[in-house]
Amino acid sequence: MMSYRIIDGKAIAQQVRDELKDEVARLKKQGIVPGLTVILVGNHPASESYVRGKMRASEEVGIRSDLIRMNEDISPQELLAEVRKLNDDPSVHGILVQLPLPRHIDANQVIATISPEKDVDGFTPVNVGNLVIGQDAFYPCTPYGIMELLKRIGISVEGKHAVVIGRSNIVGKPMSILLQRANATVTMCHSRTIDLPSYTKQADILIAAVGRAELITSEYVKPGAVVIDVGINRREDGKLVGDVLFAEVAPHCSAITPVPGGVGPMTIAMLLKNTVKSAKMHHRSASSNG
Ligand SMILES: Nc1nc2c(c(=O)[nH]1)N[C@@H](CN(C=O)c1ccc(C(=O)N[C@@H](CCC(=O)O)C(=O)O)cc1)CN2
Repeated sequence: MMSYRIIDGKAIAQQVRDELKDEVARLKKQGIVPGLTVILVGNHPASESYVRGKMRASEEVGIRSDLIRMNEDISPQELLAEVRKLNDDPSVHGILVQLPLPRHIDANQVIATISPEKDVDGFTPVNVGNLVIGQDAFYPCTPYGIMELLKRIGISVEGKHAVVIGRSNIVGKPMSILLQRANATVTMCHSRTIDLPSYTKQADILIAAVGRAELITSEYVKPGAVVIDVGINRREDGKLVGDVLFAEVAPHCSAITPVPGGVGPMTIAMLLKNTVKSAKMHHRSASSNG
């Protein structure tokens, strides 16, 4: 049994939002009002709740936010037309299409249609490419939030062995690149990895983005590791849990994120940070063009 730190993502996200609130107030004095537009297709309850969180947080920091709701059976062409319209609207600095989309819509095509300069989710091929080659980019909000959490509690990843479980475009892949850019040695594991614990037990920093409730038990964790739980799973008894069996794993760690209240709130805080960054970039390029 070690003494461990529970990483309070809720409190750190609040710090980030407080800083952004001050920054937005300064921008407004210069006549810049950051604007975010969220497109929600259908009415999936979890997506509804995440989008509500995004709108509420935007309002709190002073970002103008608009929600465009579309029916579940909308055609891909109608959705693409809406995205193009927002690309051309100078009052919109951030465009976000809430995922997942209904199966008849090709999410990659929709994402690729978002202007990279307004892609505050960091999902477009241009932003992903810039992330990989080490250029400035909008970073995907969940991995960006994890890097910010680690930084703000003083955990350096440099030289450490980070193991990422999960290879999604939203979390696993960009996470591995951000860690590598911060000089960690990174191992990526996924659903086809044979003998997962043999890898995870080597991790100084373990990022669990598997999507399976409480899969990660103490057998997967090296004593003293930092464990970041990205999972959000609803158990049969209705309880919200992560990918990590918290009560068992926590005493083996030096630090661990809880679910809820760990990574999730940071995802939304970093979306706001990206939106403010975009507003500043648009203002700068508008000023230099005339
Ligand atoms: N366009 C996008 N779609 C999706 C993203 C994304 O970054 N961009 N990520 C996820 C969902 N997501 C944001 O959209 C998200 C998930 C969870 C949370 C959060 O704050 N979770 C809370 C618990 C919430 C609950 O009670 O259900 C927590 O962990 O404390 C925020 C955002 C998929 N889609």
